[in-house]
Amino acid sequence: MNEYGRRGLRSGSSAAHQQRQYTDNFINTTSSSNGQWQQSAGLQHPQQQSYNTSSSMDYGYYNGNGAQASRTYNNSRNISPQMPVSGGTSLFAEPLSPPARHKKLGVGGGDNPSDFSPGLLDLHSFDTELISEVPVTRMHNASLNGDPYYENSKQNSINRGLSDKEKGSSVAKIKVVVRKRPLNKKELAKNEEDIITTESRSNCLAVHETKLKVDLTEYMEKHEFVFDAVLNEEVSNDEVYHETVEPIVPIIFQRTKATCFAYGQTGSGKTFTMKPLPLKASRDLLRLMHHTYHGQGFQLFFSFFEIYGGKLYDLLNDRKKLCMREDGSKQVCIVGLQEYKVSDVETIKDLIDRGNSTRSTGTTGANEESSRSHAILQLSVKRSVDGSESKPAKVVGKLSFIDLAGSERGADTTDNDKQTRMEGAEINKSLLALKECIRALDNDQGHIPFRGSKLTEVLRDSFVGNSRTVMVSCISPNAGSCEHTLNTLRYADRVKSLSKGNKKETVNVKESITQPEEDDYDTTEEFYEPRSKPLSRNWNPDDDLNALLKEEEDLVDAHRKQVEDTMNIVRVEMNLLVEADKPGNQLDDYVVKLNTVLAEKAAAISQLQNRLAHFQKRLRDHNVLVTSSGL
Ligand SMILES: Nc1ncnc2c1ncn2[C@@H]1O[C@H](COP(=O)(O)OP(=O)(O)OP(=O)(O)O)[C@@H](O)[C@H]1O
Repeated sequence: MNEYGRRGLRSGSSAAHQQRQYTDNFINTTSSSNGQWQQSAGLQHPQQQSYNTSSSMDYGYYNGNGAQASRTYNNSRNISPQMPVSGGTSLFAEPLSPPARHKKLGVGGGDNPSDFSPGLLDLHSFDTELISEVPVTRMHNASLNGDPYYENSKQNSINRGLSDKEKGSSVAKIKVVVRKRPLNKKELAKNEEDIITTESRSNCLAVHETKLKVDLTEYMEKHEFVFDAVLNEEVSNDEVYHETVEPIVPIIFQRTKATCFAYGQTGSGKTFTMKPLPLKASRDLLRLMHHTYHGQGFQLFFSFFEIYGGKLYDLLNDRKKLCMREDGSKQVCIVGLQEYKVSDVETIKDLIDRGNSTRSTGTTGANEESSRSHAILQLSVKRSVDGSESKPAKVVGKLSFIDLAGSERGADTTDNDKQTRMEGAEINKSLLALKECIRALDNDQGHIPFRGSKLTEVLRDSFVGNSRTVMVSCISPNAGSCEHTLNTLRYADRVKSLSKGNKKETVNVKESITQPEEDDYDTTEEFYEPRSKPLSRNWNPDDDLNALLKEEEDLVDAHRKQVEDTMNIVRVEMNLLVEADKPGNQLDDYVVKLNTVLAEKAAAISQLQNRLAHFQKRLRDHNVLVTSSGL
């Protein structure tokens, strides 16, 4: 059980998804007031039914009072689901439920808003497009400056003195941050070494990998990387927020869609890193709404869903299955997703807790309660054209937080059951697709392969136009995770090198190798890309297969060479033995020496055999990946 108090139960060897429960302390706010909610995001705006709730989390009982569509939920927590309910193009036309009938809404049972028939789908009714530029009067500068909390932040000092526009443009389009977690109890108990050194001021990080030469002597290989920010194990979640999301918050009011996601090996701290960010961002968004943009008609909406096995589930609506559609202008609509209008942090905290408790988790070798799904939490700032509440609100900007499922090497999942392996293949496929999209976007390619996975399809609108992306790469410090860590850093490095500014620097990574590397191939298990090969635009399984076959050939050659060497040694030594086995000679010395040499050779051969076996697993994983991707 980790500090979040997760429930990590696993039935038998099955990795069937489980529920995660958090008991973490969030920032406390005292604000809690009656709320109103209206359904407006969908095809229908059912706005005239009054709901009176008696409990704070239960959306309670309501009085469905008629054919006119207007709902007012009096909820003690300002939770306002704004639900896309389809039903033709005429807004406000259809009642959502039989009139004058009391229904109980809420979590777990009874009727809930999502039970209403989706009806016909009219994608034009979704408010997916950003609102066109509308003038807003500002009471203060549209930033968090002046706020006592924000004044303390590092970012503030950087931004101070810049206009809003300058601030917006000063926020990098893609920012890659690396966070190293401390050694955990298990690793400390095993006396595992911390192999990562960081230099936060210069944003440098080095991985010290212990390697064995063929003669079994050890040598140290040092891999150095430079990122936009390097956060070591002492860095708090507050500092992570300052470094990642805080600079983006003000520009969400300036028609920006931003995405923050954590990437890394299972158990490396993605959830630990991502979990506090939405609440901190909500607090700042609300602060701007209530102070800087007070009276301007901005509204904040909250939604939370997951992608598991390529399918979408609403985490705030009993895991209701959702479907994704694109409208004529290629805007993404998630049909049936409940959006909650929120106006206080406490409500958001409740919603986050609720969503997290229904997330799919499982057990992996490195994390007893591993996220087996991608969880996407979205905060949308909306406003009607004239800022009044009577007109439908349209999206001004959106901040998406993605807690990606743990990236496990295929090789690590071989002992798992079919479901876990298929989950792994699906996860790897989506991570690969994500990387391909970021690459293509940065190259200004006409075609962005969003359709590569459900994850990238869903995120399409967060990556195009005026978008910002922050990737937090989480790494484990222990020697046992070295290979995973290098894979994560190489992935991050590729994303980093996408950003226009960095292209001039050509290669971001400076992997200084103290011993020649015999392996020409990047050991990124998911992708198997030869290091020297130019990065392909689109993943081609045949390329991967060819790389794998080449690797196999190299391994078999190395193995054959070792065996031949050993045979030669034996032949030579046998002659020497015959010589040594003569009166007066030191036969025992020869035997000892020969045994040592042969033992070394046997170890080298066995090491190669292990690598071959490991390789075979990877080949099988490749097949799973190809099969699951339908290529
Ligand atoms: N920076 C950190 N400081 C202290 N503890 C941490 C840190 N990062 C992670 N941990 C702890 O390590 C464990 C694993 O972290 P977490 O669940 O966030 O990993 P994950 O990358 O989300 O894993 P998965 O992908 O399998 O879901 C948790 O117990 C968490 O509390």
